[in-house]
Amino acid sequence: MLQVYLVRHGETLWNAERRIQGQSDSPLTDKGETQARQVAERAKALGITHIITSDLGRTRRTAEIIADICGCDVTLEPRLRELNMGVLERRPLDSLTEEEEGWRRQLVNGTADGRIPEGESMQELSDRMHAALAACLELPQGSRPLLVSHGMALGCLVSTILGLPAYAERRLRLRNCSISRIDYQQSPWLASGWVVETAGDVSHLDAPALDEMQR
Ligand SMILES: O=C(O)[C@@H](CO)OP(=O)(O)O
Repeated sequence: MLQVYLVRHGETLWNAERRIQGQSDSPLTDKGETQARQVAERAKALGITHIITSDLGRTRRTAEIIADICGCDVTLEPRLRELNMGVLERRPLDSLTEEEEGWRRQLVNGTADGRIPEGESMQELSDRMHAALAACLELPQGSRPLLVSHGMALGCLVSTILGLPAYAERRLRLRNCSISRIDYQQSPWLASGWVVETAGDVSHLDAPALDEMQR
């Protein structure tokens, strides 16, 4: 059985300011750096062997902190990037017009093919996240990889493994530096292939974020 751990990056400046990031980027806050160190201690205790990260700055920084504490190398994987949120990237959440909020809401409530203008659909996000996950099956026997990615990207992955539509990710709360675990296994009791063991665990953090943009 292959165990794969999923970690959302630490809190960023724009998470704290309620600004939309997508594939745009902002640095980790001091709190985000602390969260990364705390999840790194947990990762070390779990015996993580490989750290594979989205190539955006906030995930790379989180992955570097985890790698330092675990003593692993970091591999960059662009397919683990956050959903491309097109023309709404960099915008404060509270500044959106009714029409713009409608574009965002169609992802929240909505359809697999809906997209923010110049952005990506949830189906496209799901396809590339599953491709990145499938690559973990090529790692040597006994590997225990940890993927560092983003709220919507990881939520979409977990939702679709559960057989839910990609946009069901909005029913999952994946806070900054939460850990989820999925396993690739064959069992007489469960579906063969990927199953979800845990989602959104923050028991290693001393101060989980509560703001809405922290999910
Ligand atoms: O892009 C963003 O603003 C948020 C959306 O949930 O994602 P993350 O902070 O996880 O990168």
